Amino acid sequence: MALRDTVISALPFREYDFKVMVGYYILLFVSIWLAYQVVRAVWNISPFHPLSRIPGPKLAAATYLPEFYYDVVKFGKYTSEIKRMHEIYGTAMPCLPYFLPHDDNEYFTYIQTNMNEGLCLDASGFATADHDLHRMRRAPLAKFFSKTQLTPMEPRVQQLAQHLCDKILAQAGTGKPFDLIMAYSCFTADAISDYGFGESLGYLDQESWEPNFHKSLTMILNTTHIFRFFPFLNGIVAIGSWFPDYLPKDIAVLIRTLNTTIPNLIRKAKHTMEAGIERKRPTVFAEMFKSDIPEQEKTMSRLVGEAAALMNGGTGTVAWTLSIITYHLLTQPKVLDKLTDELRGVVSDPQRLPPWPTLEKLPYLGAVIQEGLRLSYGASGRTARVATGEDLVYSGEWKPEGAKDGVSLSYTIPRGYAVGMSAFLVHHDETLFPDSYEFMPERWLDDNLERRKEREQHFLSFGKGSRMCLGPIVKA
Ligand code: HEM
Repeated sequence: MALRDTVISALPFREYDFKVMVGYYILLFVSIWLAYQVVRAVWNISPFHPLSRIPGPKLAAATYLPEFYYDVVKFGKYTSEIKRMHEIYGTAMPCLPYFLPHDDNEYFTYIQTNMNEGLCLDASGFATADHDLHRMRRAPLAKFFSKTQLTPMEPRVQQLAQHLCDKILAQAGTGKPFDLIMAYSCFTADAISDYGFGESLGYLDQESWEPNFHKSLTMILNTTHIFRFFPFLNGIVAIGSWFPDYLPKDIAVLIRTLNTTIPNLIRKAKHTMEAGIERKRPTVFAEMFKSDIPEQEKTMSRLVGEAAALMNGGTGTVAWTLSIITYHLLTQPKVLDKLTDELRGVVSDPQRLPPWPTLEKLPYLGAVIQEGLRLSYGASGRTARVATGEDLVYSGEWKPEGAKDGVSLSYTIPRGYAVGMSAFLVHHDETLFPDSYEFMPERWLDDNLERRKEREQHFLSFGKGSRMCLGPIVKA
């Protein structure tokens, strides 16, 4: 009480005035903020706005309210709402925070190769917004996703796959149901940690399928809509990482993996490299230490960020795709039989899988994988890119529902405006993928069982351009 009186007596106004002043400043601040939002909203839909020529829903062009409502209140439904709006307004429309071309893939490729906006996971290349820094960070990692680098890893992947199958068969023998995505998550986390650090996390060796990354990743991904609107909450979550014992078990596993297990594996990779010990096959992080990237790019926090991006980006996505494929194969016996027949042509002993160069030549296997990837989307949200150096010209065609002829569209998007597109919207465009919700591997093959290249152009599960996923880039 005494301290409060001392502070108040030191102020140039009395206690009553103090409360009034605080209230006054809060009100003033809120009014200025509201006035600014109103002016901005009016500007966004005024005829002077650079995107005013493009037809679209006015509320979505003026404010973030629809995005907040559909993504935060209705939980991740804005992409579906955008799909509905595209049906009314056409293939392109201004919509805060992005201009959204719907399905013009050529446009997207161009945008992606020239843009410089990233996502989260702080210290990783994946999250690096600056175009040049991203390129510098991507280069040493990209090296590890060539065929030459990946081939020595193949026997280890086969060994882990066999371990996975044995464990699944044993589990099936007990008659107890289990969550398949957990099983796949153990496999992918073990394979990727082995490639990254030369050591598996040992999830497949556990008696059960848990713990693994899946539940904690899902919990974190479920909060992304909220964090986009309230980024300051990130700070509160960071504080939680000091007290993992008081957090839900799955989050605690992830935090311990990021704070303890991964840094220890990276340190070990560094020591092995410094001690001159040569491993049978190169590991990503030992090679990163050896590489000529600047020293500030080799700090522990940077490499932990990169490792987290690799583990998060590589484990959940592959496990999810494998689960989608398994579900469709088990619910469509004809597809499963066709695939089994094709595999029987090259597999004589299921305990000894043929090498990848043999498997990759199987057209139906390839088509099954591609269709599974299409229906698992990769990133189903709206990834944004910004052209900072030049204006962009969008040209497309749109056929309103019920109309006989299409309409040609041509719009200029000034530099600095974000452009977004979603794999979910493109993969469910019925003009590109008829019966788009059906699992039909045949759609990727022509009568000669050759890949239908024109359809592959609209395949977006790995993104496109300079920020596309590193996983599938398997050049020689
Ligand atoms: C089913 C498998 C996978 C899918 C569907 C997938 C999907 C994606 C998508 C959509 C992106 C963002 C692209 C963009 O912003 O345009 C991405 C980025 C990335 N992915 Fe994957 N991914 C998969 C597997 C993997 C694997 C196995 C790894 C590595 C072990 C990996 C490593 C990365 C990295 C490092 C990036 C960031 C690339 C950059 O910003 O330069 N991904 N992935």
